[in-house]
Amino acid sequence: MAPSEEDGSLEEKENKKKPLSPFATAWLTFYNITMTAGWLVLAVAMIRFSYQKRTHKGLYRSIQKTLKFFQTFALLEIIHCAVGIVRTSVLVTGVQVMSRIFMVWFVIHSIRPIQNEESVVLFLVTWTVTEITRYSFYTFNLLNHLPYFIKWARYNFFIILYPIGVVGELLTIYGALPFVKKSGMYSLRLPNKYNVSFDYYTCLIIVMIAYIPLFPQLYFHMLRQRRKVLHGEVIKEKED
Ligand SMILES: CCCCCCCCCCCCC[C@@H](O)CC(=O)SCCNC(=O)CCNC(=O)[C@H](O)C(C)(C)COP(=O)(O)OP(=O)(O)OC[C@H]1O[C@@H](n2cnc3c(N)ncnc32)[C@H](O)[C@@H]1OP(=O)(O)O
Repeated sequence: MAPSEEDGSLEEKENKKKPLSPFATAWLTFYNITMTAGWLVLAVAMIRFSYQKRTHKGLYRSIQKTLKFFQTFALLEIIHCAVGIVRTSVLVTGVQVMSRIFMVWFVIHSIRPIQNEESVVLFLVTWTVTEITRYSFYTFNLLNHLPYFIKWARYNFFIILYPIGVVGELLTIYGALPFVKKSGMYSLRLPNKYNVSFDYYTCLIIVMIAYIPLFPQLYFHMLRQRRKVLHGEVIKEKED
């Protein structure tokens, strides 16, 4: 709904951002520094592994604990939005974070034969570059010392990295399908005492199809953020 005159113009609203409480600022600063450090550790580990082993095989296994820890920790971002300490849509953040949690725990962790696929490296590298940029952007922004190149990187890298990451994720799920079909993992066949059936193979296909409507929403959200932050356009986001 467009704001009425009483509500004030959008521009006024933008300028009147509610300041964060000292506790929220301290928590977010701690959270963002921790996440930047975590993804930097992952980046260094990946570079070291590639340099020493000269292959991508075994890369995932060597970094899996750190990856699982920091990607799972990102669940807090949904809570940050829900309690209102960050001004982002719960829905947009929820889709982004949950799709990553799904990839980490229900795809790469669970389906071992795909852990050495090249497509895994594709999304691991794009996630890592993105998250180092994103969390350092939030940190410097909170400290009111944001270097322009970090802001530029935050709102330009995604243009290329987002589609590449999605291709990596989709190729990995696609590569997992034959193993899931053969093993029947996480599936429940009738008859059973609960009288319900579940087919993980079909579930993975549905997840892949879900990228078609959901990914463009995230991508266009980022394009709007880019216009707002880099070009100063005032854009009204839909409410959740
Ligand atoms: C359970 C099964 C689910 C199955 C679903 C299947 C379909 C899924 C399709 C989804 C595909 C996702 C693929 C993806 O995983 C692939 C990749 O990531 S590849 C690598 C490239 N990726 C990216 O570039 C990711 C971009 N995404 C994001 O940045 C965020 O996740 C997103 C939520 C999409 C956008 O972020 P946000 O809305 O927060 O935008 P801003 O950064 O501009 O921030 C807005 C304002 O909030 C403040 N903010 C946000 N977080 C913080 C924080 N941690 N600390 C401090 N402040 C924060 C920020 O400063 C802004 O404030 P203001 O407007 O006041 O300046």
